[in-house]
Amino acid sequence: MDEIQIASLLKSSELFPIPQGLKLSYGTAGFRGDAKLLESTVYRVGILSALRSLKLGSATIGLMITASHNKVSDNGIKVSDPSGGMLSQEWEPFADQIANASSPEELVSLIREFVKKEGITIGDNKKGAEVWLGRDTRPSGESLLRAAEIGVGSILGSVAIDIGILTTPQLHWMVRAKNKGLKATEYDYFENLSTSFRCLIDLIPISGNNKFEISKLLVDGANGVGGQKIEELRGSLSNLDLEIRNTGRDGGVLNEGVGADFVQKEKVVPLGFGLKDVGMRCASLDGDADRLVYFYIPSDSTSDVKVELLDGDKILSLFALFIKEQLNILDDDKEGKQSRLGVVQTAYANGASTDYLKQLGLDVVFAKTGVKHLHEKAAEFDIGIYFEANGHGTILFKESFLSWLVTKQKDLTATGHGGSEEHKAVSRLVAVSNLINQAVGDALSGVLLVEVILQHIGWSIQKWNELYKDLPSRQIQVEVPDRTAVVTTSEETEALKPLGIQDAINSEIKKYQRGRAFIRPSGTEDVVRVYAEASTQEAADTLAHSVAQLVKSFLGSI
Ligand SMILES: CC(=O)N[C@H]1[C@@H](OP(=O)(O)O)O[C@H](CO)[C@@H](O)[C@@H]1O
Ligand SMILES: [Mg+2]
Repeated sequence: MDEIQIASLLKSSELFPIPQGLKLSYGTAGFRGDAKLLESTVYRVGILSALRSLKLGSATIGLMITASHNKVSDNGIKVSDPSGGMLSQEWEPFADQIANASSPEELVSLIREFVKKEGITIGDNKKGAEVWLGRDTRPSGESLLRAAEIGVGSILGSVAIDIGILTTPQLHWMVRAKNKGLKATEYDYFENLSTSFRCLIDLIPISGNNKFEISKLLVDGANGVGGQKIEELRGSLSNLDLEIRNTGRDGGVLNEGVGADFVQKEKVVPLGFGLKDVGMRCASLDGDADRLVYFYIPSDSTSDVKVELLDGDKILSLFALFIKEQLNILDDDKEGKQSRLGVVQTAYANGASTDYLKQLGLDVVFAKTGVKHLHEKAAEFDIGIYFEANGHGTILFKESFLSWLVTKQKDLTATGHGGSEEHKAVSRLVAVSNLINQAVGDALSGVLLVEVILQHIGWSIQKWNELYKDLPSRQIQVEVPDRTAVVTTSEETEALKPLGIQDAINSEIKKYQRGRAFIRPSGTEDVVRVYAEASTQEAADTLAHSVAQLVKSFLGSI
């Protein structure tokens, strides 16, 4: 790093002093916190992203300013790698270090050291770094975006491009497309969704299920960016009747009593929904539209709040069923290739969903909480489907498998088998790979895939819900003085520390039929999370509370 570069960093970092006492960690999904405290963090992540771009031959990097399902006064920042996936975990320690550097001098010295270690060259007249910046609808987004721009700009020769208000998955999709040399505007994103959706609709079998009447889908937009974007998309879709509520334009507050996180955790209807909607198919997005859950109000409902929830596990099961059906058609072809379909869940997956998926004959593997972990494991399969119970997930197609599908599709057409069942199955799989976001979980593409599959098999939401019955579960969180005192095994199902707590948890679990419980420190909030499952709701609740009690007695409570 030369003198001019150092001077540039020192000068810009003086604009963003770090708030006293601020201690941040990149965590499960980037930095998050009170928006008022985040300018220095976002500025520094701007620097990191420019360096990341340089390290990868000036590939485009994405920065998303969002705090997802958290309250509107919070904000956060996450980095998209050129593949559209999350920032490589190898760079997370550097992100932590620079976010917490206490002075401009310390910051510059950390950067110097890192640039040297990584062999990054700055400003040698070749193409500089390129960073695309997106943000959600939070009012703090605009000033944080400026901080990011200054951060990027302080690495000589770098450009930051503001691509506007977007959902998180849109940004990841656009970054991926850009680096693959494909058309990468927001318009292209919408066009891609509507074309592949249309293609899947056209491939719905004519006989049998075509009596299916398209019923209206009610969408809860969490008063955020997702509601607005799905409104934009609606115009280009046929065969879908959408009513969008909580778009944020009618005075509602982002994520307050609305959105996928609220509905999934509380199992109650979001604001704007009620008894008038009994039996209707409803979907809820989160604040940055990377999560999706479905729900309906049961017809025998006596209260106007309780919902039947169809969470990420149930969406995963529906997707798995559909994909498997298409693969079975191909596998009937003796020359067909034996494809590897796998599903990835976390410890939060409902036990009944895991039983169901295994009984379908699927390879079920477990990953740590956080989509970066699930994504990695799903990428090992020809087709890997991953979902967190909270509704974040997608379907990944291995490049080599996709090329095999595309070649097969062409061969079948060329040999006069264009109208065969096999050709249709291959075409459906190719269309799914285009529809469903290959970069990250995406509520918009998820809604479209759920809707077309339901039309394809002629199912109502109630019928879909009957795939299996969720075991009653309860999730709670405990505030403790130091959540890092909890250390778990790699699958997060057992606590290694504090010593003795796991034995105590095990003896609680033993008291319940189908009991299962675990604790882990949250990677996004200052809490320890408790999850419990058992054969009745009352039992799941009691188990969760007694485990929470153990957490308090081992760690102390606030
Ligand atoms: C139990 C739960 O839902 N945890 C969420 C939550 O992580 P925690 O590390 O549990 O705070 O936020 C993550 C980012 O959105 C998401 O990936 C994850 O699933
Ligand atoms: Mg989100």
